[in-house]
Amino acid sequence: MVDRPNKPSALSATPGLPAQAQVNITHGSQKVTAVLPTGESVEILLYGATVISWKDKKGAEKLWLSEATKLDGSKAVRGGIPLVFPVFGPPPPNHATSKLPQHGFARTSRWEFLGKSTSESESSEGGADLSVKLDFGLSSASLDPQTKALWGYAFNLIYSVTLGTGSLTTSLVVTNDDERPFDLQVLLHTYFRIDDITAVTVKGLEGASYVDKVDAKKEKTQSAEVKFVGETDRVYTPVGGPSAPVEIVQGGKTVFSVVRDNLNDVVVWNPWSEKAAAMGDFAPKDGYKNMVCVEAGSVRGWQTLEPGDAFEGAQTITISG
Ligand SMILES: O=P(O)(O)OC[C@H]1O[C@H](O)[C@H](O)[C@@H](O)[C@@H]1O
Repeated sequence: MVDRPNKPSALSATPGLPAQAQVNITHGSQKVTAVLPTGESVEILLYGATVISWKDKKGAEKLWLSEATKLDGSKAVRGGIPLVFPVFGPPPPNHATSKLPQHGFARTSRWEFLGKSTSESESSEGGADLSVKLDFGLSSASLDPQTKALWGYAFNLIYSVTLGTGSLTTSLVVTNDDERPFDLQVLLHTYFRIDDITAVTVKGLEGASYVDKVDAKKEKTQSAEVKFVGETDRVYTPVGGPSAPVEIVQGGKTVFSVVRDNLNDVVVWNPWSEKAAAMGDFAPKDGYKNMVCVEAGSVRGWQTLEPGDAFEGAQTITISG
């Protein structure tokens, strides 16, 4: 069932569900928050439709967010899940995206909250698990004129954030409303919160080819699990395809598992000490020890979207620890 908010600051409940099984949605002028009856919560800033918090049922934060990040719409959020569209990294010269800033405009545009829908599924313990999907929209019609001047295509984006018991799904649908085809790249730039980067490995990329952005963009092949001993910035195309999980392992135990849908690439990034020191919005400065970005996307090459066509890509993150 879809419940569209008709006034800001509405605290909405889902008709038909018992009081103890309600999902609480708070829709303010700056962000939308959802809390499941089991205690899990998610917070999305309308600026960038950036997920800035995801907590498990014990209230433990799963995403890393810089203490120095701006949340006032003056700069892309440093942490959480910024959304990269329509270009990843610095745009190439002589391309339709050339005038855009690094990572495009989705993360720096104000999105509209379109509404929520809840669904129930059978839990592993036999009871009912409730999940809530929050939809956000951004289109060329609502884009600010300065951005429109940099990339003039007619488009529509629907970004859905689904909070479940022990999982978070983020999914983007891009529709080409223009009369011309356009090229796009998409990336769900997730900053995972971890205890200690030196005790973390990323599993599921073994055998994958990757571009090493800290070694002259050389093409390499991953031989074993990824370990972190310094600045890491790599674009992988995992061999098992999107449905094979990429896992963040800490002290030998899987803490997050990421399964992708229609997103062939995975960026792995940790800025380490020097790059973290150079970023004005990165704090604390040793915070790089507590974060790793494992980013599901389609960024090696371009997806060309024909007029009227849609592209959909998603990730589901499961907490395993
Ligand atoms: O500083 P930002 O524009 O947010 O980019 C942060 C990082 O995003 C990705 O992970 C890229 O692979 C990195 O090269 C980049 O440094």
